[in-house]
Parts: sequence; structure tokens; C-alpha cells
Amino acid sequence: MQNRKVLRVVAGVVKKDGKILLTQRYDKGDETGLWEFPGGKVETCETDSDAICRELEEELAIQVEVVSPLIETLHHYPDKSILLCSYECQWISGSILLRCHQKMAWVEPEKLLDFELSAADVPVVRMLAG
Ligand SMILES: Nc1nc2c([nH]c(=O)n2[C@H]2C[C@H](O)[C@@H](COP(=O)(O)OP(=O)(O)OP(=O)(O)O)O2)c(=O)[nH]1
Repeated sequence: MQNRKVLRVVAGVVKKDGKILLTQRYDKGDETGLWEFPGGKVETCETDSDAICRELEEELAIQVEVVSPLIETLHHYPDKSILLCSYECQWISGSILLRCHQKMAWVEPEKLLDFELSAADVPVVRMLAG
């Protein structure tokens, strides 16, 4: 595990009216059916901000501006290791279309832990829940 490559994954924490956007992965593929923050893998030559803006456009059809970094969490899944880099984002334009997720929810910070989350997201959510 020590020598395996760590994937850099960005997660956008989009807030609206005091609630935070969570999306649910499909019942197939990685982290099946679990809730997460929208985002994805950072591509070569891309900044984290570029990756967030691209992923939220691709996955949800919304345009966001990255406001500030939150926390980075290293998590080892059985098949891969990821460094999850979370950022607070401001929604600029667009209406949400679920292109890559089965569900979405706007969640009060204190209720985030009620959702079945990808394991790497738990420290992020603990921080947001206060
Ligand atoms: N997007 C996202 N991925 C997360 C979170 N937490 C977490 O463990 N992951 C994992 C799930 C995946 O194994 C990996 C990111 O993969 P992804 O499938 O979202 O990335 P991508 O959009 O670039 O997808 P692809 O090119 O492989 O289709 O990180 C999270 O909050 N958001």
C-alpha cells in the first residue's frame, strides 16, 4: 500500500441557503450508491480549481467559483488510495442536471452524517458539521 500511487481527487462543497449539496453515486462502479461531494480526479496539467469547475460542469451542468480550500484527507480504499481535496465553492450559474449521479440533496450541515458517505468524506463532513 505504501508504494501505490495516490490519486488526487477534488470535491466541491457547494452551499446554498445554509445547506450543502451532496450527490449519490450510481449503484455500480466505485463507492457504489454512496453519497459524496461532486468532483473527481484531477487531470494532468490541471489545477484543483480547474478540475472542480470542469467536473461540476460535466456532472451537474453548473458553473461555480472556488472560494477557499477546506481540508485534504488521505484515504486508503482496498483498491486505491486517494487524496481528497475539498473546496468551498460558490454557485455562479446553471441549473442542476444529474448527468452522473442518481440523486442529489441539499443538507443542513448537522445532518450530513446521517447520509451513507464515501469513507474519505467522513472527516470533511465532520469538519463541516462542526
Ligand atoms: N467525486 C468524488 N469522488 C470521491 C469522493 N470521495 C471519494 O472517496 N471519492 C472517490 C470515488 C472515486 O473512487 C474517486 C473519484 O472518482 P470519480 O469517478 O468521481 O472521478 P472522475 O469523475 O474523474 O471519473 P472517471 O474519469 O474515472 O470516470 O474518488 C467525493 O467526495 N467526490
